[in-house]
Amino acid sequence: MHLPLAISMGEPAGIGPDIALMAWRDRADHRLPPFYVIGDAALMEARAARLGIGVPIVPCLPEETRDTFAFGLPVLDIGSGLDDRPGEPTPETGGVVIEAIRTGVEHIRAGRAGAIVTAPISKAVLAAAGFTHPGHTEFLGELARAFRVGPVRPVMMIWSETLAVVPVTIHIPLASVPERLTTSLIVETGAIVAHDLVTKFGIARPRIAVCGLNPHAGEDGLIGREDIEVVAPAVAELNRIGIAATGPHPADTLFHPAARATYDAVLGMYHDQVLAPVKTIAFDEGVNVTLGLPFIRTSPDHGTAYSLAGTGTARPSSMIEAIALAGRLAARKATS
Ligand SMILES: NC(=O)C1=CN([C@@H]2O[C@H](COP(=O)(O)OP(=O)(O)OC[C@H]3O[C@@H](n4cnc5c(N)ncnc54)[C@H](O)[C@@H]3O)[C@@H](O)[C@H]2O)C=CC1
Ligand SMILES: NCC(=O)COP(=O)(O)O
Repeated sequence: MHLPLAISMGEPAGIGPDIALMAWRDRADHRLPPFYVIGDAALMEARAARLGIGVPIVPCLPEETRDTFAFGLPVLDIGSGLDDRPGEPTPETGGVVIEAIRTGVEHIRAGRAGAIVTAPISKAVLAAAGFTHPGHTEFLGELARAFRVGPVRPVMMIWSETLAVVPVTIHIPLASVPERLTTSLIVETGAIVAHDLVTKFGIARPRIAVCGLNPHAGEDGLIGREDIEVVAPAVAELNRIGIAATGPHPADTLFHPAARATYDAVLGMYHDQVLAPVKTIAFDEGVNVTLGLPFIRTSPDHGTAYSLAGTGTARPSSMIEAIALAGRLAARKATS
């Protein structure tokens, strides 16, 4: 019997509560595995009432999820009765947002949850509340230390059936990218991607396409030297250690359908180089998966969408895909 999935509530003023409620409402259509929300039960109840979607909130422990899931959305209440203020974020709710993530990971470590699915947080709001990590990805890397598996390097992948992408550098200013991009960073990232595509996704010999940094992958050094001096040696090293990597490829021609048929994942040199294509091709079904962790974490590929919170117009499809993928990956992990 598989363990339930933990969903961290995310930013209370965003659409996280909405899409968690909608995912429970649509659970049978998508055959979703049992899940529970970690967050503020009063806020979840108020948001359900605001949306008028008749989702009963059932405060319970992870162990009670399986029995209650058919009748209502199980919620582990760690809140203090937050007011429901969609679209009005405040750093005052930062504590419960962070604690929900921490609790979900602790439940996995303790064998009470099978995986964590995180609803969107606001980086700026959490930073104002004193959170020192750029996002979930890095925070989860820190929380993974409790699993005592040695050094952990979390890697962000946005996955969909049609395209999977990995940014080598993530939430840093574009101006810092060239100095932060090193051959060893690209090799380390590519090796984690290859490893997890085998172990977590069951792809026997993953093919990784590596983007260049500059237009036309530098055009033989005419438009920047990084592709020759930093990226090409990384591709060579990945090949040397047995990974089927190609590149550096010009990023502008790497995402059309014929090109997509030649690889299993793209390694991009910076955030928007690869997140813009995947969110164009698969915004509604894209899933953010953190690779390199000793546990499974997925998330919708979008953010807090404040203007949609509490209106009923947020689409739950990416959250539904994130829950479904977490269930599949956790089931594979449990049987491997
Ligand atoms: N995993 C996470 O926790 C993520 C958090 N964020 C955070 O979200 C906040 C807002 O970021 P934005 O760049 O505005 O991105 P966003 O994804 O929240 O919104 C971008 C656009 O997509 C629309 N949209 C997003 N999700 C939707 C859904 N489920 N259904 C229908 N339309 C949807 C929004 O209305 C907006 O027009 C930022 O504070 C950012 O830090 C952003 C991405 C991921
Ligand atoms: N742009 C993707 C994003 O912001 C997700 O970051 P994380 O919170 O999953 O690290």
